[in-house]
Amino acid sequence: MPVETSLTRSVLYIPASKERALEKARGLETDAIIFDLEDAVAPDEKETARAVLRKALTQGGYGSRLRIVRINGAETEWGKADIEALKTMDFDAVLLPKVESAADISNVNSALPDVPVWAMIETPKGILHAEEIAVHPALEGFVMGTNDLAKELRCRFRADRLPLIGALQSALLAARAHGVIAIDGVYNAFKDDAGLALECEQGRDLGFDGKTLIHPAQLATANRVFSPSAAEVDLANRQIEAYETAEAVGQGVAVVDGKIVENLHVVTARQVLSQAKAIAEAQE
Ligand SMILES: CC(C)(COP(=O)(O)OP(=O)(O)OC[C@H]1O[C@@H](n2cnc3c(N)ncnc32)[C@H](O)[C@@H]1OP(=O)(O)O)[C@@H](O)C(=O)NCCC(=O)NCCSC(=O)C[C@H](O)C(=O)O
Ligand SMILES: [Mg+2]
Repeated sequence: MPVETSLTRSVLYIPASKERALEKARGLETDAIIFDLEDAVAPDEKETARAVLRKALTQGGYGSRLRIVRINGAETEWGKADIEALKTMDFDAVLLPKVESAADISNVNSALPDVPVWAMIETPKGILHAEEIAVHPALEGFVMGTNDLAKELRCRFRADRLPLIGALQSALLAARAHGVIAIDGVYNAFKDDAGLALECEQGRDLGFDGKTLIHPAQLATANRVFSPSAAEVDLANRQIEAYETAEAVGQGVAVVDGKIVENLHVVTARQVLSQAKAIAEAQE
């Protein structure tokens, strides 16, 4: 489902059972929230978490932040009850864990027909079937589950994420081919700002639209890294101006800072300006 990119630089997980965190999120600078009913909620708390989440969503106060609810998988004892509960809650999208096929999306879509579906891509089959998942008409976003993926691949955690790069790129290819938002996985060491910054930079270099986060202390870094910098905005303006000047005299190519600028670079430059504008408007 091609979408207008709303801001998704920072996507904060909040365990749906934690009332204090749900309250705190109303004042946090996060672009989107994943209200989690899955891994962050203990089995004994699943029912309470649904009730606590319902109360928080009814009270509202989350402003323009995208409200995504992650449910338990259909194969678990909680999946069905989660979907039933969501039928009467106010939120923006449902996030399904461990998606491995388009049929997984169809099942949720038939139960919640008007709700955009997001997919956790976090298993080898999810990666291998990323395109058939991305092409589903109800599918709006991918969230990389790098912890589950590392577990399934039996790979080791490395600062450069070398063992995961192929999988991350496969998912991104599918997302970009079908106009789907793509959000990078979490950085577990939530007190390590320098490590988080490096991983955010890598995610942005790869092409992700933002990063999933587990703690409020991670928000500023993700928002900074996934925003166009002042230098990028300046370059975009100069590229557009140079290209338009060249075009006016019948040239198809301009040169800025010793590098060619063609029509395709202007498309990217306009995207940079449009994201910078959306960020400025969100801060007003
Ligand atoms: C990691 C935590 C357990 C740490 O919690 P805690 O020790 O309570 O942190 P602090 O004392 O530093 O908290 C300070 C204040 O911030 C609030 N807080 C903490 N976390 C959040 C949050 N995520 N959202 C909103 N607010 C939050 C606390 O309430 C404190 O507030 P105050 O009282 O005003 O001082 C904890 O951060 C946490 O539970 N994080 C979320 C963990 C989670 O959601 N995990 C599941 C998602 S990751 C995943 O599943 C990935 C994927 O599937 C994969 O496979 O990779
Ligand atoms: Mg997971």
